Amino acid sequence: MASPGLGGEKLELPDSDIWYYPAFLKPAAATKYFEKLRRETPWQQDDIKVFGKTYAQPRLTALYGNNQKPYQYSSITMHPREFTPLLEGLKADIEEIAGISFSSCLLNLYRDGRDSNGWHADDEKELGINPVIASLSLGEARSFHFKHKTNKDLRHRMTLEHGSLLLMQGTTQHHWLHQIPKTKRPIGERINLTFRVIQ
Ligand SMILES: O=C(O)CCC(=O)C(=O)O
Ligand SMILES: [Fe+2]
Repeated sequence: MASPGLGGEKLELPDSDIWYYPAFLKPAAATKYFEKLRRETPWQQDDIKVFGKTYAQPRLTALYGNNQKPYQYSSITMHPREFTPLLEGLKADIEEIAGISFSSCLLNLYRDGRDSNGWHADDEKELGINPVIASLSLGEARSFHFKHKTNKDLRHRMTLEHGSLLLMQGTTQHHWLHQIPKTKRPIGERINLTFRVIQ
């Protein structure tokens, strides 16, 4: 489990265990990773079904894993590709902070402010109970919102900076939803990597 080393800040939200490392990567390294991942990832856009209607998911994605296990969420089934050396390297560095080994990495590409990620918890059964999710942000800074599932007064907003790492663990996914909202501001691209254990 994460400790306060390496400039991490614990978010003071009840029913959660969330840590933010604003400068996990130096800006120049973060930019290098962004450019390489932007260029070399086989980005795909899946359709999602919401209340019987089909929409194009408002972002592009890719899944990597060290097993063949598919990952299912929002009516989408994704099959993993083999980790690249770049992703293996990032995974190893993030595992040092998280204190666990990840099996998988889901990448998201938000092309502009119209791309988003709606309210959800990462609570699919293949993630197990109390999943550890490590989320690396590259490129444009985006707003990230939390809301408690049952206590409507509990909300939190933060900005996920270029090169930052957000670690969600413990009971966080059980009690909280999160989202990347759309924005009307003209903004650039953002890549997000979420390292997970898919069982
Ligand atoms: O883009 C982000 O920071 C969040 C991604 C996310 O919540 C997810 O992929 O489950
Ligand atoms: Fe998520």
